[in-house]
Amino acid sequence: MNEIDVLIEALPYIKKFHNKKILIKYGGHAMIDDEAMTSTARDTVLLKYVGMKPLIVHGGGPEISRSMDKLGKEPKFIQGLRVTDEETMEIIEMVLAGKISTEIVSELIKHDGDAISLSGKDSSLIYAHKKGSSKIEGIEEEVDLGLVGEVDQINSDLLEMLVDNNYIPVISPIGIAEDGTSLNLNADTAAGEVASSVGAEKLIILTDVPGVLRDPSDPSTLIQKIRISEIPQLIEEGIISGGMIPKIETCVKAIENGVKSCHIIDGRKEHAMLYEIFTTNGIGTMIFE
Ligand SMILES: Nc1ncnc2c1ncn2[C@@H]1O[C@H](COP(=O)(O)OP(=O)(O)O)[C@@H](O)[C@H]1O
Ligand SMILES: CC(=O)N[C@@H](CCC(=O)OP(=O)(O)O)C(=O)O
Repeated sequence: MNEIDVLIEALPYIKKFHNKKILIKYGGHAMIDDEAMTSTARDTVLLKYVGMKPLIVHGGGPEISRSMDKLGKEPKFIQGLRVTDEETMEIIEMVLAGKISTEIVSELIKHDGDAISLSGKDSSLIYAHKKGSSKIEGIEEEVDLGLVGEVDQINSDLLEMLVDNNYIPVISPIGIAEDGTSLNLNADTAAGEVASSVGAEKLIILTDVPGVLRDPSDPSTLIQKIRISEIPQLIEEGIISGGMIPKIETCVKAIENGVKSCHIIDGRKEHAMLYEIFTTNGIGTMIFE
């Protein structure tokens, strides 16, 4: 295909998504190096300049764990959520809001994308409450994860104001409790909640696998399209498991709340987001109603 054919193939998608909000979740495992970060940031700016309204929620799990290691604290996860004491929460705020978010903003600005970083605490963007203790299989007493939060409400007016004024919001998954305490949020969950609250057309989750695979050890078994009605069976059969479950659950909830489609794609692959949005077959897994 020559350069002009590429543009022509993209035209229906450029028209369809004109002025639509696209929520992109930058996953910690997808941002493996500076090159991946630069490339993803440039592609995000491209979306903006062809008429879409991108918003970003970022993760950073691996970097939080590295910082904890350096400070002699052992990272611990229960059912995919980090056990978060006060000291860990301080590290999380430093890494997510202090470092990763500002790095993403720098990359976006380098490509002339007017970006602004916000944690869920800024202007009470993400109200949350502390997750209650819960029963975990194989453990006798109920487990308290500490300062881990569940989202109650998103201040979508602030985000609307920013995107209407051509900013790209870059949001760290930190919630604020009613008493002002910071709470650690799972970044996929936060991304889904933000996508629903702003009425995003799409939620794109960048991760480190090609998408949902029939056999997670074989990249050639990619499932390109999944209806949400097919998901319970895929989970029951054990095809979707582990870290993919919270992503899929986030997608189902977002779609039930009005997001038109969710996409799980490999953020390490150059221009994955552009292939997914602008080509007929896409590159990862699309989840839809
Ligand atoms: N059917 C599946 N297809 C792809 N990955 C799967 C599947 N089932 C489980 N997984 C696991 O989910 C992981 C992705 O989740 P996770 O590691 O939490 O990503 P991230 O750090 O980007 O949030 C994959 O690395 C893989 O091990
Ligand atoms: C509660 C909880 O587990 N929060 C996550 C927040 C970061 C995150 O989710 O980052 P990824 O998307 O890169 O995994 C954590 O502490 O690791």
